Amino acid sequence: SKNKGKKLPTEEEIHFTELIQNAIEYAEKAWAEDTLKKSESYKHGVDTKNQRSSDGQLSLFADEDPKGERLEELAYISLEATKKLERSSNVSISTIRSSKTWLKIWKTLIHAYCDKTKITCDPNALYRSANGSCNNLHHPTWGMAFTPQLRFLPPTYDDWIDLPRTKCHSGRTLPSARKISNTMFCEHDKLRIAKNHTIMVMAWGQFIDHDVIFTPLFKGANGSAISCCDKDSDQTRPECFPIEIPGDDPHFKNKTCMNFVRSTASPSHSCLPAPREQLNQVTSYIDASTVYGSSEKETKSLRTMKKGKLLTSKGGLPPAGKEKSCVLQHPKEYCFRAGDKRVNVVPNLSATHILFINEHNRIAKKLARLNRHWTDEITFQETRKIIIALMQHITYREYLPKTLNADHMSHYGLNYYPGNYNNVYDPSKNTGTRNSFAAAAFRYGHSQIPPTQSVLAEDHITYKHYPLEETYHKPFLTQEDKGKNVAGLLRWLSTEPTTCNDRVFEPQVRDLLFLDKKGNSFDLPAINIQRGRDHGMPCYNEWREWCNLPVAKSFEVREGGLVDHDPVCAGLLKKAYGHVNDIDLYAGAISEQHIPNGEVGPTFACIIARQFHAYKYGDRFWYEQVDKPTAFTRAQLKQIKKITLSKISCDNFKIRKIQKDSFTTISPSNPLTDCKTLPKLKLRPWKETIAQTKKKHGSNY
Ligand code: HEM
Ligand SMILES: [Ca+2]
Repeated sequence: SKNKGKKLPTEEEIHFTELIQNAIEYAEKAWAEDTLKKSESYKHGVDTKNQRSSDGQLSLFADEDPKGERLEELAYISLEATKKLERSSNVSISTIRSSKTWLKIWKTLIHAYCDKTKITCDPNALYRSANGSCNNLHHPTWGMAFTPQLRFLPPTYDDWIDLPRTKCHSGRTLPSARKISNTMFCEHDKLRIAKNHTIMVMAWGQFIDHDVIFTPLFKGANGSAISCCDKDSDQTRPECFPIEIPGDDPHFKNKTCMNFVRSTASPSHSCLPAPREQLNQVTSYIDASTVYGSSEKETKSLRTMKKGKLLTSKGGLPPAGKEKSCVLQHPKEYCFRAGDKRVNVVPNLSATHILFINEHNRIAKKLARLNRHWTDEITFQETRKIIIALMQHITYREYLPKTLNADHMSHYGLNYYPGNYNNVYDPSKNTGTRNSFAAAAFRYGHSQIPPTQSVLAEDHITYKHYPLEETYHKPFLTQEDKGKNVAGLLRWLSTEPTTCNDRVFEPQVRDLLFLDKKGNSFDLPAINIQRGRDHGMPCYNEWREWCNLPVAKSFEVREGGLVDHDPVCAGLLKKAYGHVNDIDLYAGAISEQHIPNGEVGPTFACIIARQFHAYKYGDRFWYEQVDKPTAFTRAQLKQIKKITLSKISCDNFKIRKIQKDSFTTISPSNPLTDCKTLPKLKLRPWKETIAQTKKKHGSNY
């Protein structure tokens, strides 16, 4: 069947072409039908646009960016087509992926539904891009916003492509996530306190988590919140995966269904036929994207464009955002806008945002005075570079050692070098946030959430407590008194001991997450389990194996069983799950006994350490490097390394006394001291002559 030079398609090729074409057409139809269904649900009032409701509050985690919407469609079509193709051809996707003929035709026909964003890098750029592109010059999309999350282990969907994991090894249906939560995550005795860590450990964890990961959820037509529990509506909506509430539920009476909207699918890596992946809509780098946003456009919208400063409202609070992005209770209140959309979720999070916006403006002001010839852009970028370095420094020097222990820190190369520099960049390492880290391991912090948000007065004695459930998405606490409470919040965060990380979750997050006026709310740890199933997360034992830890063959706590659990937790796991191979990663790992001197068990420690290794070694702009145009000078780095989170709190708020390490409770070895005694960031090393600036930025900078 060969003509001179020109190749006619073989019979096989014609057959494959037809199958793939049919599959894509089928997928296009399904997308159109689904879009119609969504608008019907909106028209009939099933999906609504009330951000004050608990569903509405969860939908603030949906994707909003047009870029995300476009990717959602691409992913939908290519996934549906993949599934259809598998069915109609009777060939598995792995076979399709390993056949040149199949792939060639797939690539040609699916082309219209691939993300064709072209990226050109400037290898000499002095600063990071806003969206994380071109950090890795060989792989410009590594760590970039709006790319698929990576995986340490392949997914285990029910159909191996995209249906959530719902089946046990026995073939029966897995127990409901809420039922597991009721069995394992509640304890009626008193609050459990971690003796020497402050709530700042929790608050910093959340702030950093938002820097590296934001998984978008589906949303309904016209930006409405999808409601998966409407009795009259179609139960087969592909965006839905509601959580069954057991009949004897201690909190949710007369309710059988907890809303749960699936994470959107992401186009696969390289647009090949592949199982479903989830998106990350923020940069994976620890690059203060919470402060500056994850796109050029966002960054611009947060700047004053004068003297390098960021926009603020009165009292140094963040600028106002969309009215519907939080829950307002008084005409004077407004929703905050920051680099990350989740800024309004809880006051402790808003407080860390506010702290770093203020630190940015404080430093920018000084740099602009020191270098009167600098443009707005240079002052902005140099300040941003310092802020990012401070975030990385605090995370690796102060935060991580409280979660992991010294062994893990050194084994995974996470230690901070007291010496000057550390050229660690390895271009073969991909920073990208891993699915298991985002959907499970780094949610360990949810167990540290305390039952209140509080303000501690300057006397370090007087507290004002607000029940946590009254503060979700409500900015009143940070805006009251012209922002004066922020100092009190920071004082509380760095003084009060934290709730310990274990299998117990406070009722404020387990029963009352996003409580609304109608009394509707969510269970956060149950959502975490369900999210793992939504993402096809492999089970606990599979992660044990991946981490080189003993795999459990029984629920006993001796060799061959759950060796890292105490008998009580092992018993609860047995009660919750029929078989050890069914244990969800989140439930199995959160209930492990901690590694010595750490705050997590060995399984989460392994995933968290591997991910933080990637954040450090995969970052070409890692703050500890020197002798490169993109790096700090040695004198500058020396200044950065002196700084602690405590000092930043002191420098921006009316805080006069604080202990040196604000992640550790006040004690004789970490006493309350005068802020003035803490080492100070001296900006002298940033002073440049005009000639030096010209040399760096070009003569008409
Ligand atoms: C009061 C504090 C907090 C609240 C109210 C909160 C609430 C939430 C909610 C509602 C989600 C989305 C759940 C879903 O639909 O799957 C989420 C995700 C997450 N949370 Fe928290 N959280 C808090 C603190 C923390 C802390 C302290 C950490 C870590 C130390 C943390 C880590 C995460 C991570 C890694 C995700 C996944 C993010 C993503 O993939 O988009 N959270 N949290
Ligand atoms: Ca980031």
